[in-house]
Amino acid sequence: MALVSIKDVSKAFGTQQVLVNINLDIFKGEIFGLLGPSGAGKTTLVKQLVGLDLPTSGENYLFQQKVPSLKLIERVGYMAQSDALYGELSAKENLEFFASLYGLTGRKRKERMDTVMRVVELTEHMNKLISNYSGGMKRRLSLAIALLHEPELLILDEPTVGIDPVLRKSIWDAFYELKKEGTTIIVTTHVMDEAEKCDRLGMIRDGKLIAVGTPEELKAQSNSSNIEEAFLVYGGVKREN
Ligand SMILES: Nc1ncnc2c1ncn2[C@@H]1O[C@H](COP(=O)(O)OP(=O)(O)OP(=O)(O)O)[C@@H](O)[C@H]1O
Repeated sequence: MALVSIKDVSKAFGTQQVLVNINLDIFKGEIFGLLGPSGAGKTTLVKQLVGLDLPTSGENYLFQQKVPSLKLIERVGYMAQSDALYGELSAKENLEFFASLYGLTGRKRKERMDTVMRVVELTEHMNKLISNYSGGMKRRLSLAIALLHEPELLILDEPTVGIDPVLRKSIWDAFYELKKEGTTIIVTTHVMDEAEKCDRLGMIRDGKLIAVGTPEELKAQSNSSNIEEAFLVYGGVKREN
């Protein structure tokens, strides 16, 4: 049974149609990538999944429950595209704040804070003020916060933007570890090599889901040697040779 089910979802902002009849199922333990260029509608779609926005028509379901639902909040971790951190507080204080929202206290809170900071390699910067963090460090802290309450479903909007390749690899290693433990992960990306790391991909262009499959399937079916080429084929752009 699908853990995430997007049923005939469309979204318009005024006269602009941003999502067009999206149908998509995502299953437990998958790392699912939503791939598409800037403005394709990826953020609009994931915001709906976490209940921050509503479709104009159609429905979204998480764990077989219709979104939005307060009951779902604890089961989902969300990392937005722009970091929602308190600049005048330290990383530790930010973590404590978000931990308290999820009812984490005492030893468990300390243990989770230490674990997530290790995952994003920020342990040494625990007491630094966020206003002194770099852009990449803020991204990593946002990811740490999304992981704090050990959600079953992680929804990450461009999680590795501004993060260097070495750390990006270690973050992807962490995703694979979480997957092993049964966590389902949705990541949006416009980076092709990152798309290759996903179990399955949904390609989005102009608000339409133009293809869904494993990276291997998408390449084979479009007779392409890489995901970028496959994206162009599914998007209707003809190859030159
Ligand atoms: N609240 C809003 N009001 C009006 N238009 C919006 C709103 N939110 C998004 N849009 C428009 O919807 C379209 C899709 O935006 P969205 O942020 O979903 O794209 P994206 O694929 O996530 O791109 P990016 O990677 O650049 O964030 C864009 O044209 C954007 O301007």
